[in-house]
Amino acid sequence: LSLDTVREFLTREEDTIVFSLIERAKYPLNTPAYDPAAAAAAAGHLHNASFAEMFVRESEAVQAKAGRYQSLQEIPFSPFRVPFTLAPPFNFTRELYPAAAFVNVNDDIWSMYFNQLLPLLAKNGDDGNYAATVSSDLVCLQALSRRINYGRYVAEVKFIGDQQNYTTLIRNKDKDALMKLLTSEAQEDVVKRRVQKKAMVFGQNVTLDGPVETGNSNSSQANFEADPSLVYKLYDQWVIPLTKQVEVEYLLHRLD
Ligand SMILES: C=C(O[C@@H]1C=C(C(=O)O)C=C[C@H]1O)C(=O)O
Repeated sequence: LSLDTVREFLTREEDTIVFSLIERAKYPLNTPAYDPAAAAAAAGHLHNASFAEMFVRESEAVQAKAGRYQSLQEIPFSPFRVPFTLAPPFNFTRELYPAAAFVNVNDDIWSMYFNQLLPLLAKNGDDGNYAATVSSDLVCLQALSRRINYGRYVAEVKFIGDQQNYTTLIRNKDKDALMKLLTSEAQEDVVKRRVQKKAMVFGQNVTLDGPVETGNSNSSQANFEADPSLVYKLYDQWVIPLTKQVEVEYLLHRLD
């Protein structure tokens, strides 16, 4: 692991995130899928989970059984880990410090996604395609979770690269100074502008006539599948701050 390789991983995850948002934006909001009362009406008895929650829980149970969470890069939203796997065994390299590897912000990602991002991403409406809709929600959640919780790997690399300074701040439990030391504003700016551009490039209408549109021709007329300024905002307000929160929390446990 080096800073270059972890940044390459984050860059590749951007593609996955932007595509997953484009897929979710195909469907309208479909609010009954997120309403526990609607799930209760469907089941004919009381339910405190929405259809989306039940779908995620059941899907993750299958994926846990299939070994998805044997890789520390993947963290489920449901608080369980199925102890056995149907998949062929594989010895994953353990790059993370074991006492800090558990750190994750999936609860924050969950509420950010459903309460803040989704209402801005999907258009109002209900077309009844609930299973396809929440299935695309799960893909978005998994991509965001993998990216944001990868902050553990970023923090490990930064710690190894500057052990003396990090050790002092960790011993003092100085969160603010840790945050400052691990922050690169120049890098954040590159990331935000790149994801905005990816939303333009991946989300354009491709036709056979004329040249390939670059997206910057007349953006007021452009009709992208996921709003590039929303993707910028997603990274600026949520993805990057949460990644840094993961980095700080990982570091606080790096000497346990
Ligand atoms: C992930 C890193 O750490 C911080 C978080 C960033 C991000 O989430 O994209 C970018 C720069 C840093 O402020 C990094 O340095 O690459």
